[in-house]
Amino acid sequence: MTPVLEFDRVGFAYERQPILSGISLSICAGECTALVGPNGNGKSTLARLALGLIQPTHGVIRLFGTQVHRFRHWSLIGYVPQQVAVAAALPISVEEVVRSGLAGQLRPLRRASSTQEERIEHVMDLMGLQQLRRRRFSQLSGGQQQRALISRSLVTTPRLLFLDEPTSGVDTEARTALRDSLEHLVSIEGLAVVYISHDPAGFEGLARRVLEVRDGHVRPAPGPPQVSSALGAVA
Ligand SMILES: Nc1ncnc2c1ncn2[C@@H]1O[C@H](COP(=O)(O)OP(=O)(O)OP(=O)(O)O)[C@@H](O)[C@H]1O
Repeated sequence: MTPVLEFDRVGFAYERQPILSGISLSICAGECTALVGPNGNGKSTLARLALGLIQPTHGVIRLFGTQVHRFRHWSLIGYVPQQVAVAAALPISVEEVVRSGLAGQLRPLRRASSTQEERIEHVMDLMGLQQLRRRRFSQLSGGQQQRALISRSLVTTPRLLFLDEPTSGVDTEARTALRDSLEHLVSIEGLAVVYISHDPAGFEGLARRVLEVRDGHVRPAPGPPQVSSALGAVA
């Protein structure tokens, strides 16, 4: 099966500052991979490279077998960055935030299709947002906002989802609920998740692999036994 995402000997530098070098990894459908590592070692950079937001200085990145600079099916990729600027002062409801995930797919003045409406309802059920759908986004707690933003990224039914610190400011109960929802998406819908976090409790039992980004390299994180097949798979 073609990997959802491949890095083949990828290097990256900001200006002349090397950040990543010789990164080879492969991510498949239906698995969650956690990326851990100290601040400033390149975890978010790795995500931005995979999303084509920045270009590698060396190597090749492929999404669904297509080099990232030629890839066009961006609705297959979800991304919830670490800090999301949603105009907090606007009177925008939770439901509107979630629906805005379809913005790239709807033509002007077109309504969502019945399939898209079903997807919106499914995602809001899964993420426990039905009770909150008419609430103003700005009035939600940090954890509730995070669920709305993740839901927004899920309405296009992506096959690969990047989550950057999804549990920052989230309590234990909400973290467990998020993990259960992601578990469903990974095991039932076959979603591939790249989960960037400093909070192992958020991905415990969910991530099949924990990779550490440190000193420009990606290696299996020290700790419990790893399934390390993602690394070097395309080298
Ligand atoms: N736009 C930029 N221009 C120059 N350097 C940058 C830029 N963005 C990030 N960096 C630098 O690249 C390095 C990697 O940053 P990155 O955000 O990928 O780290 P991270 O591992 O995700 O960190 P954290 O755990 O703090 O989120 C850091 O040294 C950072 O200062």
